[in-house]
Amino acid sequence: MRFDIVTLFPALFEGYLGEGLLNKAIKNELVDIHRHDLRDFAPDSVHRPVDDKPFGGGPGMLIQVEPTVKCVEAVQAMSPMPARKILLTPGGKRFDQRMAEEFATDQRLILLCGRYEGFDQRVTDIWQPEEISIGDFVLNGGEVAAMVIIEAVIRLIPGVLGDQQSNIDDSFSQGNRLLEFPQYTRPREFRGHTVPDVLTGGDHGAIAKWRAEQSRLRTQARRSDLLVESENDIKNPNA
Ligand SMILES: Nc1c(O)cccc1[N+](=O)[O-]
Repeated sequence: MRFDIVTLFPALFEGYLGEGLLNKAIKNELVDIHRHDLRDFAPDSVHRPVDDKPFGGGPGMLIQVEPTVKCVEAVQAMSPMPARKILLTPGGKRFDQRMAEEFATDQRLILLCGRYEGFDQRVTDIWQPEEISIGDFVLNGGEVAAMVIIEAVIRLIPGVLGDQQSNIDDSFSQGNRLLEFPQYTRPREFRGHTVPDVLTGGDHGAIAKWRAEQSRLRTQARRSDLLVESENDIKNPNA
């Protein structure tokens, strides 16, 4: 799977690309990541500005339409692979595991990261990306959001996770819309806190039952909205 990241700060991805799961996936040629500096498409190649004041006044600066559209069109043309076009923005549709599962079926994602007050509206009018948000909070730009999407998606690519089963058991993973149950490992007792007996009794049926109940209780306490979603999924599996 190919990812093209369009950003004003390509260096922000250095550490992220060089470590852990993503780095292993790149080395195993399961994932191919390309970074593109929006400033390379600035009209003025000396100072390379790509932002300007908003018409009609208002705070901050906007990223201009010309360098942006020229950049994303050039990136798109770098490969014949069909690409899903994504703009990371606080005003976008909320990213979730279902989206991650959908994106993981694509050959290529182009991720356009905003900065300042965002982009000239004509970027979306012309390039027509899907506008995606990772949450209702203010970031300095879309780069962290791009990392979140890349991380959630690459975990779903066959061969990236050593143990695909852990993907299935995770909270929110396909078919599992509930929060994960509490997990324990050695020692059995620490400062008076002991591992629930059911987990060390060897009765797999009882363990599965306990875990399902713990997931339901945890979801009810923290994310009752997911319980509603899960019940709807059961009632309308093809929805
Ligand atoms: N929330 C936010 C932002 O403040 C700036 C760029 C992108 C996002 N987002 O994807 O959620």
